[in-house]
Amino acid sequence: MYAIRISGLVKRHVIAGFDLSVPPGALVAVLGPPGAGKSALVEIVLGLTGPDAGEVSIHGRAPRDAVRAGRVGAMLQHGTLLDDCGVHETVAMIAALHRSSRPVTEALDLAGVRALAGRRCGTLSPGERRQVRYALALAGCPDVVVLDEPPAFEGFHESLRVLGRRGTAVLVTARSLPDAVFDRVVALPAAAIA
Ligand SMILES: Nc1ncnc2c1ncn2[C@@H]1O[C@H](COP(=O)(O)OP(=O)(O)OP(=O)(O)O)[C@@H](O)[C@H]1O
Repeated sequence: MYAIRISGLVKRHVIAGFDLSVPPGALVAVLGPPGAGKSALVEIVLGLTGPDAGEVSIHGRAPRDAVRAGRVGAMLQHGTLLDDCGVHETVAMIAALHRSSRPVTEALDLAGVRALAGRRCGTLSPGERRQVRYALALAGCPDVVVLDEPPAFEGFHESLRVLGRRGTAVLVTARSLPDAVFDRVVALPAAAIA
């Protein structure tokens, strides 16, 4: 069974028909220019909005059900952290909301923020905040990870390889990316009228 399966996806004025099957453990990048619908695609994959046509499933389930079951970790393009919370505390808090979770230190290591564990989120740079949000996406030990615009840090590709080796499927959207780490790189064409 595919980790993520998208077939005949249409979002009017944004996505004019898109198919993608991501097996467990696969690392897949979806690239497209600004406005191509990458964030719209991510929102549909996460069940935050519905498509106008087509189907999306995560391990055979409706996206919303898979998300509710804690099987999906996501980093949206925009997100916020509680400025007064510490980094470790923030990741621990999110991990505690999941039925099964990854050790906090492992999530911090994968996201390259172990050294920031004792800092208050309010003191972090924008790039560091993105890395902490990446740690939050991994905190629940999901078997599908969706990243809308990945964080930029040295260990990012290695963290993807670790996830892939453990059977986690990763879908990353971006305007451009070095493709060496990905099993597949797929283009999302500039927005077409659907
Ligand atoms: N709330 C909204 N109302 C109307 N149109 C919207 C809304 N949100 C997004 N759009 C439009 O949908 C299209 C796709 O937007 P989306 O944010 O998915 O693109 P993107 O590929 O993620 O772009 P970027 O690389 O700039 O983040 C764009 O034409 C955008 O203007």
